[in-house]
Formats: sequence, C-alpha cells, structure tokens
Amino acid sequence: MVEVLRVAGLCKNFGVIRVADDLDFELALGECLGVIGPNGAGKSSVLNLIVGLIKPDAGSITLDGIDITELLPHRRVRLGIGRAFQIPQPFPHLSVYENLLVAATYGGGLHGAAAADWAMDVLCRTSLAGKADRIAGALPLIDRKRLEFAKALASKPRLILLDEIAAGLTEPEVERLIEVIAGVKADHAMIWIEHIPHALRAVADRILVLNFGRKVLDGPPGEVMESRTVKEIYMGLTADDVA
Ligand SMILES: Nc1ncnc2c1ncn2[C@@H]1O[C@H](COP(=O)(O)OP(=O)(O)OP(=O)(O)O)[C@@H](O)[C@H]1O
Repeated sequence: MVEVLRVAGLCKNFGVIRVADDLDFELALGECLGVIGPNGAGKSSVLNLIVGLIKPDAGSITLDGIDITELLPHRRVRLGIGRAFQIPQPFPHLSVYENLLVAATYGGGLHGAAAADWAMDVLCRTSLAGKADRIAGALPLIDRKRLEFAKALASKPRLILLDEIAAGLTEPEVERLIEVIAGVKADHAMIWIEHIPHALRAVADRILVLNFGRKVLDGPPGEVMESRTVKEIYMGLTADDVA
C-alpha cells in the first residue's frame, strides 16, 4: 500500500462552528474515500483545509510523506492535489482542449508538446475527445461536469478531490460520470463528497461519515450506508425510526 494522504489531529472552528474535530484519516494510491454527512457537517471545509484555502487551528496534513500543512494552495497543486467543484469552473470562453492545456501547464507543470499530449490523453480518458473544440461555456451540464473532472486530472494530481460533482445530473448522466471517475481511480487517491449513495457505492472503497466536524464512522461502503449511526444522523431519523 502506497500512502498518499495522511490527516492527523486536524481541528478547525469558525467561531462556535466546528468543521474539523480532531480528524484522523489516511488514503492510499488507488483508493477512493467517500465522504458523507448532514449539511454543514464540515465536508467541504475538510477539502478546503486539504487544498490550503483555510488554515487549521491544529493538526497536520501530509501528502506523499511531505508535510503540506503550512504550504500555500498553489504549492499544494504543484505537489499533486487536483480539485473538481460542484459548480463547474471552466474558462468559459476557451475550448475544452484549451481548458485542459491550461490545467496541464499551470497545474501539471508541463510545457509544449508534453502539455499538449497530456491534454489530448485526458480528453480521451474523460470521453471528451469528440468535443475538444467546443467552447466550454456552451457545453451541456454533463460535459461541463466531465470537463471539471478532466481539468483536475490534467493537473497531474496524486490526490483528486471531488465535491458533489454528480449533483444536478440525471440518473443516466450519473452513470456515465461514474464510468469516467472509476476509469482513472487506479492511478490516484481520491476523496469524493457526494449525496448520491449508489455513486459512492460504485466507486468508493471506504466511506467516512462526518458530523459536526467529527469522524463518526470510516469503513466499507455497504456497512457504513446500512449502519444505524448513518440512519440516525445522516438521514435525519431518530433512534425510534430505525429501531
Ligand atoms: N469560511 C467560513 N467562515 C465561516 N463559516 C464557514 C466558513 N466555511 C464554512 N463555514 C460554516 O461551516 C459549516 C460547515 O460548512 P461546510 O460547507 O464545510 O459543510 P458541508 O458538510 O460541506 O455542508 P453541505 O453538505 O451543505 O455542502 C457551515 O455552517 C458553514 O456555514
């Protein structure tokens, strides 16, 4: 097992709101960690802590054995963290290919032919090859989501962070996105926040459940999804409902 990410004793409060409460978890190459939890549990904040958009109050984050806790976000990208957002954020006036070229160059640190080749490779891996020349801002939602994932991939990450990337898609579109994500999983470590249980079941090896910034479960998807704890806190049911 090759460890890519280690989060240890991570704490973060926004005033009285606790978004990370002594969080510990690790992630290996080829592994996908699904993250679930109620609204406001701290899921996106944990990603923000990992990418360096917010600073922890305590704890450490290690990527490939390097302590990145104090590093600025752009340094973390260069070390291999790629992120895809719920609301796609392409350069809307550039083509799909140009968007990937920018990510390969500025995120992946590639230049010239190497950047161009890698951008083409990513187009194929994400089923966007037929749309390379399309203007990003004019794409339908499923392709903007694919492009969001492709941009993260083009930055040559070791760790890919996905924040509700399947939100807003139809069921067949979710299936197509799952195929794309599952197709590149073996070469990366991934954290995927998603509210669509079957998407996580299809790809995640483990699921971490957050509540008020605290890890309440971390285990195999089936076991976690069926657990009483999840039914109580994530589905908003009471102990009587699940009895
Ligand atoms: N920069 C910030 N300053 C102050 N409060 C913040 C900040 N970022 C997040 N919060 C608060 O922290 C809490 C956790 O937010 P976060 O977005 O991490 O939750 P989440 O689990 O991702 O929720 P959701 O499922 O709704 O996206 C929320 O109450 C949010 O308002």
